Amino acid sequence: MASVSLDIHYFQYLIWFITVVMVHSFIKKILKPARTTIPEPPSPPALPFIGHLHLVTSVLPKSFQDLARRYGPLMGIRLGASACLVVSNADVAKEIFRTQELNFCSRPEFGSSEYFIYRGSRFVLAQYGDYWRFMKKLCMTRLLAVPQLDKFADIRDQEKLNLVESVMNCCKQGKSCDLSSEFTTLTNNTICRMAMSTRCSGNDNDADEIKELIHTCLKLSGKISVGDVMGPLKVLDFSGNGKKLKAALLKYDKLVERIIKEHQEKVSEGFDVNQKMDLLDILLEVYRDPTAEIKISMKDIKSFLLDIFMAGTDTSSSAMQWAMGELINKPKALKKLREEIDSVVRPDRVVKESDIPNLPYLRAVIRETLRLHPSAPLIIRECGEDCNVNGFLVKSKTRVIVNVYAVMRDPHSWANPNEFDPERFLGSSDEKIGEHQMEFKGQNFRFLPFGSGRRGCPGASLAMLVMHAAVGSLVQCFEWEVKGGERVDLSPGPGFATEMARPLVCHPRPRFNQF
Ligand code: HEM
Repeated sequence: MASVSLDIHYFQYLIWFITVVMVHSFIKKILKPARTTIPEPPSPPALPFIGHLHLVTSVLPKSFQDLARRYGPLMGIRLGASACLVVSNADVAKEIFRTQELNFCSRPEFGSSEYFIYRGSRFVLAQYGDYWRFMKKLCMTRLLAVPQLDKFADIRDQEKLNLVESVMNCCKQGKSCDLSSEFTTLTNNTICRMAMSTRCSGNDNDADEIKELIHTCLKLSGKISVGDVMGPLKVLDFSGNGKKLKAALLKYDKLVERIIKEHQEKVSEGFDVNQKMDLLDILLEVYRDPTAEIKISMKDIKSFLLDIFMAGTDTSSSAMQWAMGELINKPKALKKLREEIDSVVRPDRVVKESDIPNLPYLRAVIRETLRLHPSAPLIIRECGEDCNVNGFLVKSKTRVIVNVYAVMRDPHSWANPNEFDPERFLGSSDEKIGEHQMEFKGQNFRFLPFGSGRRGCPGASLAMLVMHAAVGSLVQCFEWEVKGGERVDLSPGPGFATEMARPLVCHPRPRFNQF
């Protein structure tokens, strides 16, 4: 008898429990209609396992641009195991970079991060938080701020003259000139000297060794990022690239460790206050500062320097190659630029950074180059919390790629978008971007070569100084053509960056000889 009444009680309790659960989930559904009614962004039909891999070619920004024409400015793409949303016009870019900026201020971990011996210290890939904020403030107020850049104007001038001299030597020896290699040497030497005065080491080969190591790291990181499509299987490192990357990083670590030691010894011997502080001196000062908001470690310093090399060398050198390639193919633009330079700069000296404000056509050429050939065409961010972008649901932790290559070739924003036409940036044009630095730092969402907002590129001013002076000098000092007067092959190469598919090998002839 007792057991029957227990069963009845148990049964009543069960019904009561199920009713409560159902009512609760019903109320929850009613109270949260918005969350489930927002659609997810459109996406091309996917195949099992490979997702949309069959729809893309090796030139990713171009493939994404083609797909966006059919699936819209915010679309979902899955390459194997790697899923993301791709943004392809100025309006949606503005949502990500300005309207909902704080929700898209972090970057996801991707590609090669597990092989990075400085994992956890990487500034470029840091989550939006105290460490990133502290380092970014340091970049903007000291390391890459205008007064610090001004202190190194002489070094940049010397390195630019070394470039002109090296091209002149090619002419004298009747050799062809590989501009991709010349520009890489220029940017590496410039950044090496500004970052850690290789002169301090007393060893002239340091800059060369760093150049090689950075080249290896960039190449391997690119290959490993493509391996993201393998998902968790990528840890098996079938290609062995992970191991090679780690080895290159360990070599870099050893080299920088020595340079840091030399900088520290310089301080203990009494730092001459009249001597210029390089970036490493400033970082070590912050490291020693007991009152600093954040205590940075040696690992943070090494990692930051690596980030500066990786983010700042190939980007600028690739843009300069594109500029020269476009100019060689457009003799009218080349002639106009040379005439402008000849009218402003006397032939007994080479273009200097201080000439840039007087050379509007040179500025237009560099802007037009960055519009057509952005060195970082796919900007990666991560969504913080679920949100609504352009009427679509974007879930927390989603990787968002802003395809600035597509944004800056969008026919709704630009007339003849695929044409190299520097005139569009001159005074009377409707398409002109304002002269204020903020414009090229991404306050105009049609023109985003350096990204935008808090997370935008902190090296933009430095890159612009180096690129204007170098391209201006080469146009001033030499006649340019490629073998047999052919056109330069302007096809983009594979991968995430849009470098030239083939190195730019030219046959320059001197216009006059300063050397
Ligand atoms: C033509 C040359 C360059 C281009 C086109 C370029 C472009 C970019 C872009 C698009 C981003 C991502 C911005 C975003 O997420 O909104 C970026 C980030 C960055 N760039 Fe550059 N960059 C160039 C040169 C440089 C130079 C010379 C340096 C330093 C010496 C540098 C250092 C960095 C760093 C540290 C970041 C990461 C910023 C962060 O995550 O907060 N870049 N760059």
